[in-house]
Amino acid sequence: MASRSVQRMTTLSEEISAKTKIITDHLTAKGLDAASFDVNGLVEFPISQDDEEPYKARLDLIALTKELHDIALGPKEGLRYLAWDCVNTLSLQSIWEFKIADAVPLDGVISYEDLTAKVREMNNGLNISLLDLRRLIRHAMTNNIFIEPKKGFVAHSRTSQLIREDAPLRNWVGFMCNDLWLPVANVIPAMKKWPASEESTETGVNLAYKQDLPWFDFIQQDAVFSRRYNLAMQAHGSGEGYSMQSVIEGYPWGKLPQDATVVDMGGNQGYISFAIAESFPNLTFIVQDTPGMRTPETIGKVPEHLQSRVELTTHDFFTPQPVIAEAYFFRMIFHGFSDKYCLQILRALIPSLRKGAKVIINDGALPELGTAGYIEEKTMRTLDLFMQVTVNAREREPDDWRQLFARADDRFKFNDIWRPEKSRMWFIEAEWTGE
Ligand SMILES: C[S@@+](CC[C@H](N)C(=O)[O-])C[C@H]1O[C@@H](n2cnc3c(N)ncnc32)[C@H](O)[C@@H]1O
Repeated sequence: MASRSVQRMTTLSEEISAKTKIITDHLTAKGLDAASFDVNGLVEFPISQDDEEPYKARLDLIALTKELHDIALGPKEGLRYLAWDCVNTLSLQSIWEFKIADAVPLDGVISYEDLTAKVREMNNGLNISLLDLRRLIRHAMTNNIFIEPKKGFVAHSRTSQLIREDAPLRNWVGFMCNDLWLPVANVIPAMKKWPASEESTETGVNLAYKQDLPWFDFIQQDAVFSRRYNLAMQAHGSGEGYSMQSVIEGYPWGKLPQDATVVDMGGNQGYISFAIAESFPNLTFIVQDTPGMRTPETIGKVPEHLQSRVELTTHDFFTPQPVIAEAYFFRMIFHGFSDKYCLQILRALIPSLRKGAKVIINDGALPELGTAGYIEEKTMRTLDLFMQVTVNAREREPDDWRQLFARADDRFKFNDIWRPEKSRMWFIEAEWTGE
């Protein structure tokens, strides 16, 4: 009888075959293509979350093929490869930095000689050698970036073409592979220099760039850097799972008391409050943010029919909350701060909290270990580490959220934490039990 490890390989390969069939049957039935690296291929599968079975089959396929791939390598070879994976960033960074995707023609091929000349020209005459360029590109090809259809000639793959065409994704590449490359390498030195720090000025970014500003102040000094960051965030936040709909449908807004006021804290220009207010006409919103967000022009952008129910105001959420309301809403705020500062934010609410008032958080959360699929687990664990790199903040597991409220004040009752269907963002609700 086959051993357990051998049996696992057989099971994986059978499941991979079954999941692939679900996907290909779905695509064939609908006359659709699969994603492909072919230059004319699809950049992503035309399968939405509404196509439940093939959607789930694809997520399973990613996890199963990863497991079988890793088993095929085995722990020893796998560890060796994992440890030198950082050169993936190196070859990708070179493509971004030297604008290599722009230098390769959209159609047809280019010789390494001509490509070297073109890349030099596009980089103010920088003397990049053909050999260096070629080895960087040939390494990138092992990641499906560019192809070499005949020896000595480079052409685009769909992936390299994306770097050329898709501005948010191109900026994502630059931001991750260039701007955060040294900060990542400086996280351990930062942990040694400032042990257990919760300060946003004691990070890998501070060490790498030899400066002592918090992240946002630092990037705002450089218009190019902050534009790249903003575009990169579009590539991240525009994906499935971050929709406005999941904010509206993911929380029982209708169950708040009739005519309740919701304070949207760090609510930016109010666009989330506008959307919730449209769907829940009994609710009133006070959107608080920093004074910099409140130019007369932005205040004027409250749609006329919502002006009686949505007000844009200023308030620093680290200072005592002046507005007594039925609910305080925080979207994408807490994951940007360490516990020390999240506790300050929660405690600053207390002067205005009345019995039954809700604190509603819509934010990232780390799934309980082993409960999420591979992609979600990996994505959230990766995000968690990047929060440390840039601001010494963190993503939180359900128990971390519970403890945060318990530490803030024992009059907070933790109600629930849940991830609405099709959403990457979670809801966390607590209630004030004091008077
Ligand atoms: C990541 S954005 C989230 C915006 C919005 N809640 C959303 O979901 O799109 C963080 C927001 O917090 C605001 N903010 C940062 N520090 C603040 C503070 N001390 N008091 C109030 N708002 C603050 C920022 O201006 C920004 O609008």
